[in-house]
Amino acid sequence: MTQQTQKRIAVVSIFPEMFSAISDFGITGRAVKEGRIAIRCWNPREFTEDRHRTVDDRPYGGGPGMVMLVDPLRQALETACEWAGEAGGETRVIYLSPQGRKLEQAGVEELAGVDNLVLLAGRYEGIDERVISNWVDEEWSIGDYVLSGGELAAMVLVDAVTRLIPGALGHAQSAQEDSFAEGLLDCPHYTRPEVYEGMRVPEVLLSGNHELIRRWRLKQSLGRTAERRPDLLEKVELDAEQSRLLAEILAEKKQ
Ligand SMILES: c1cc(-c2cnc[nH]2)ccn1
Repeated sequence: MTQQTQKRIAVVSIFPEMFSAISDFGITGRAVKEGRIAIRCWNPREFTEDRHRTVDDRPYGGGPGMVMLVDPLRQALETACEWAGEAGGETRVIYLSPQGRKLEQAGVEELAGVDNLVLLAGRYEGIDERVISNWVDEEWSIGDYVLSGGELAAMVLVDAVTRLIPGALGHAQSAQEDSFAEGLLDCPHYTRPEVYEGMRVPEVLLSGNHELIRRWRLKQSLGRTAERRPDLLEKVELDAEQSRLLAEILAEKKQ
């Protein structure tokens, strides 16, 4: 495989073992194996000097929970940046937090264009603000809910970005076909058997007529998006065919 450049993804987390979920399985696991991405973790505990390997402490001003200490995080980030930057190109340090910019497909495309990423996953109540103001470039959120840490959010980001790397999806499917790439929800999918407890697969999908199938799938995506996520539809500029198909399916749903 000719490889333009390998995207280096460094992770800073006190639970590095979690990241085997993306490095050892699926599309991301294959991308690692094929050398399209490299994932390497640094644990802030490795940068502590006390015998308890302390990475957190009580918050100034009082309040519940603990806050992650600045120095172990700073050292881990600097080491991670050094590795990530060895490959050359731009390296961007990202902190995953509910206070970040909402990650949507457009943002995934932006991050896919960055040569190397350093992902900081916090735990506890959060991290000392001085880490963010001095060593973080961007904060990103995967949604408006509080997780137990940034690790799962970091893995979501890596998965979505990796799918956009040329060749990562293999021959099966191009990212372009992903309905979200067109700003629409996905169409229904079926596989064997043709009939299951009396429930039939839509005839068009058995017709072998690829143009009819393409049109049916687009119509279904448009209808679903209108029904379930009208907010998405407002962001999409429909072409003549899409507008016609949407009108058709909305009329059919009214019958
Ligand atoms: C990114 C990170 C988080 C999060 C990190 N730590 C607690 N929640 C939530 C949503 N998106």
